[in-house]
Amino acid sequence: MSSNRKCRFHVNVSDTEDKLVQSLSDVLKRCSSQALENAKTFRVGLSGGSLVQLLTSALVSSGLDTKCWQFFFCDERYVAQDHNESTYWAYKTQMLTKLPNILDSQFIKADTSVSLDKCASDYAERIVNEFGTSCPVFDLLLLGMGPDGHTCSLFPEQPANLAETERLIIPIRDSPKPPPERITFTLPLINNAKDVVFVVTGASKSDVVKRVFAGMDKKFPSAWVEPTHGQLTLIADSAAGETFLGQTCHCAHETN
Ligand SMILES: O=C1O[C@H](COP(=O)(O)O)[C@@H](O)[C@H](O)[C@H]1O
Repeated sequence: MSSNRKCRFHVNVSDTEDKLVQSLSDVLKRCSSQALENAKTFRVGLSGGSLVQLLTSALVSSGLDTKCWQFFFCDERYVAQDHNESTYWAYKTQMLTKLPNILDSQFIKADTSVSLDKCASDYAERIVNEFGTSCPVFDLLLLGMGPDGHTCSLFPEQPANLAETERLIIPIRDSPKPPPERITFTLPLINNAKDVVFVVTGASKSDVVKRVFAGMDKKFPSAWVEPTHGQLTLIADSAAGETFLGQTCHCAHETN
């Protein structure tokens, strides 16, 4: 399968949830130890949705020491922090309850009590302050993908958001998937990361997995994710990743 992809690309398709969770644990182990060799903090960007439970399982089963980890949100819904649509709340109620060693203060949360625009600009400022640079480089971003090819809160119906070159975080209005108001990482921030890992499961996503990761069809926001100096990984179950079955480590790295 040829590709014009500019970054290193790995695919890992698992036929059981246990194996998928193991692949995710392996990535967490590799990225955290690389980061902590040179820095005091391992900085991870989280997505919501199905990732919450899979990441929780990976952390529980791996027993990794997370005390030097810091968690950010690649996108967040503009709702109260204890709303059941809040991604932070999903982690608080589903992950922190199973991993009591992770402190709430390790989560860098968006302030959704201010206006949507301010929420986005404040979160960007918070990230810049935490990293101490206006060009933050995340150690790892864990991304999901919807059956429509959206990732973070970058949706195919809103292509103008893919053209953002300045802001790290933008507000989203009229999101096609509820809730309608959100904030999201933009492509410059995403593609500046060292490792970007998509975790995608379920047969409803098999077609879009093929179109995004094999076809690199730019109609889908996920196909714009290509870390400039980093590595892209797809971790999928066999239902979502059927197009890559039998290629447990498909690496495509072509410079053009
Ligand atoms: O709305 C969202 O959806 C995507 C995909 O979620 P999934 O449940 O299909 O895995 C998620 O990555 C994103 O963070 C979330 O806001």
